[in-house]
Amino acid sequence: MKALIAFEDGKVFEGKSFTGPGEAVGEVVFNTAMTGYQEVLTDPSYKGQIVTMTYPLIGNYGVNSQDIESSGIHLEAFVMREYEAEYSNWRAEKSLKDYLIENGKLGIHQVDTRAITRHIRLKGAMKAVISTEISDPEELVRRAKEAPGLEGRDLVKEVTTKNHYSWIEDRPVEIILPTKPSSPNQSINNKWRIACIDCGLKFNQLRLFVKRGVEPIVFPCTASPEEILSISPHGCFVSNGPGDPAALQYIVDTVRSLLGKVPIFGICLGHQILGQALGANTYKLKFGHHGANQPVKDLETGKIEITSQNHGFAVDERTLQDGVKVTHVNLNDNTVEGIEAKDLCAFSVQYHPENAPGPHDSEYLFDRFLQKIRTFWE
Ligand SMILES: NC(=O)CC[C@H](N)C(=O)O
Repeated sequence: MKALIAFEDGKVFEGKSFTGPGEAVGEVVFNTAMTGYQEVLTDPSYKGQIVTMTYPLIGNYGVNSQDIESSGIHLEAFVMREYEAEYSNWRAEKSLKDYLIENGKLGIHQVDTRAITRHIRLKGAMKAVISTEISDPEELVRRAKEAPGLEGRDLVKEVTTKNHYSWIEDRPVEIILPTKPSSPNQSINNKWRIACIDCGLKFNQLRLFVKRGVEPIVFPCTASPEEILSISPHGCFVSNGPGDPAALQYIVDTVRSLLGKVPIFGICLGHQILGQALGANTYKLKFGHHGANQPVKDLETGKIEITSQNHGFAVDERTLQDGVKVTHVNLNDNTVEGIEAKDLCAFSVQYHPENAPGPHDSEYLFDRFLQKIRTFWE
């Protein structure tokens, strides 16, 4: 079934839908990861975005239930050069096509993804409309122009959890918060408790906390500082998430009022929120970083990590206040990849140390967080 991909600047690409008829609207980004399409699909940070994979063949290992990073697919449509219907993997339970259809998402292939990637690299990330229904390119371009962009949009409220939950036996389990605050020194079940502000978190973040013997307790993004402190957390984690970080003043205020009271660790959107809580601004990158092969330098150790990334905004280094230091930089474009406010025991990275998908080089940051918690409460 023929599909048109019309960009707001007038450029139109053609492809075929392998998931039946449909329409999608979003900002188009390209992802350079060679594997991990299932984790990309279920990363809530992709809400509002159409993702084009630069790797030319997608679908050949199917879909399984262990590699899901959230409750379902969040991106708006999935675009690729070639969809492989014949899948083969010992863990595969179904095809990518069936998974997309179940989640009501469009899968488009037979697309010149190299041309789309080049277009975005030259002109920047842009809004587009994909349709199998409307064949008039001008009508689609007009609709792409009118579509809402990411700037100024709070998409976090659409993906955050409604209930509190923990991660037990490799799945989310709803919990009731303890009514009587306990002291951080008497941890429940002798475990450290980490309050996780869910802006669109990925399950592997919780898995990596549990792997280290920590009890994560997940809060909706609207949780107040009092509610978070009511569990006497040993640390607070602020997750990744979709949309414009500058549209989330209420989470910035929450994090600001937790500063100094509890160690804080932020990932991606969580990093941009911490940056703002520490007085910095964020801005939109030309086409962002989306992939599993971004080189980052840890300025403390001098080591280079190959990292997993998915962001379109960044913290503006020029607006960092005294007491806040850049800890990591991106070696492709020198943008800020990590910050730390040592005196407040708060740090964050723009990339994804939970590595789902992606290399495991940065997992040490979870250990670094626990080390900081230990020192803080000693
Ligand atoms: N993965 C993320 O947390 C993305 C953060 C933010 N939405 C951005 O695009 O920059």
